[in-house]
Amino acid sequence: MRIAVMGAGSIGTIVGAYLSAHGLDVELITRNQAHVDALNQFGARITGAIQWTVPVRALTPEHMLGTYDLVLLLTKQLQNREVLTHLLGYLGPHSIVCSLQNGIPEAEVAAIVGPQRVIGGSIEFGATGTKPGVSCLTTSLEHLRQYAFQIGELNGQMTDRIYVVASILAHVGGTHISQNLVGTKWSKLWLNATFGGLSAALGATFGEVIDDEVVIRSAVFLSHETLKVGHACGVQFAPLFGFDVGSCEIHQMNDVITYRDMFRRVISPGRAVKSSILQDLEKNRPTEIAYINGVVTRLGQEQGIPTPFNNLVVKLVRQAEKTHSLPSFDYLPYFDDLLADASF
Ligand SMILES: NC(=O)C1=CN([C@@H]2O[C@H](COP(=O)(O)OP(=O)(O)OC[C@H]3O[C@@H](n4cnc5c(N)ncnc54)[C@H](OP(=O)(O)O)[C@@H]3O)[C@@H](O)[C@H]2O)C=CC1
Ligand SMILES: CC(C)(CO)C(=O)C(=O)O
Repeated sequence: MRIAVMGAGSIGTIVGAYLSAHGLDVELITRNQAHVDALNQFGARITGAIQWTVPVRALTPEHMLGTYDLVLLLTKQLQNREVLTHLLGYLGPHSIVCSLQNGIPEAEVAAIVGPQRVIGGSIEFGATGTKPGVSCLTTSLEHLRQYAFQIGELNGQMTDRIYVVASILAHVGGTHISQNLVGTKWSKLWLNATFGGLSAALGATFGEVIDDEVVIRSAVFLSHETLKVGHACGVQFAPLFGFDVGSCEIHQMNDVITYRDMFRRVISPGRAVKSSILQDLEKNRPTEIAYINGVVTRLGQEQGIPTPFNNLVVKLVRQAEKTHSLPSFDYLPYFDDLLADASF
């Protein structure tokens, strides 16, 4: 089976390294020439939770040839139209495109490459590209082994191909098949909007987010808003890391303390994680904020559900994008002000 890791950046470098190390026929594709050169010359180097260098085959999109049986889509959603249109020339009738991006891109991916080719999934570990050829695994190895991916068919069926793709991704880490892909993608959206959003809006690691009392309480409200909007849209949130995300709506003030303590426990294996939105701000690039907290604010508006914490995250990240500045804990008072008036 010919496999393409389309978008070999922070996550794709690690995925490509594991698949290459297991002898699979895999190509790591990125437009980033310096990264391609370093990967081919020195191998894919993983740092952080594991120190490992693996010989890989890397190329830029212009050098793609033939058809791929499986494409792991790991570019950012911002580039989907361009990337998927290019990809069309390298897909056969039975090629599978597995969209592993954050947010809920599957409808757009299916519209371009054809719904019959698409399966979806979520990534449940973190990575930070540090320099060409190198990616830091920011989640513990133990977590990766247990919870790396959830994947599923758009219609939830247990097909032969979903087992095949799951067995391939299992070379990277724990891979679970979901029969509720919408719920799986929304549970990941919950993680991104809550902890990824705060990491981006305050320039912080997940460890810094859970350690601060104002920030962790803000996380409980961000979580509440995302769940309320999701539930109003008919979403049944799937378990994430074996944790029942969907039950964390706030119903009484005591719940804030209960969920604060619960979130600290659930998030602690990812203390070193820096959200991919923050990584893009640090690289002075546009972020996926519109596809993450932006989804919650947009659908919240449609459903008549106020989302002040998500609105603030979007505003701070947008401001950082526009002014080419990096957010910091200096923005904490904005969250403190919201907490003073927070309702549920
Ligand atoms: N990083 C993380 O911890 C996590 C990320 N995710 C999700 O996974 C996906 C990938 O994220 P991440 O690895 O952080 O992203 P990166 O930006 O690190 O990697 C994307 C790669 O795709 C390349 N690329 C961009 N445009 C094109 C193009 N047109 N053709 C070919 N290659 C292209 C980029 O090159 P260049 O460097 O030039 O931009 C880069 O090498 C995102 O949807 C993200 O939300 C999910 C879980 C965790
Ligand atoms: C690291 C993680 C898992 C959570 O925010 C992520 O998905 C991201 O930052 O893109």
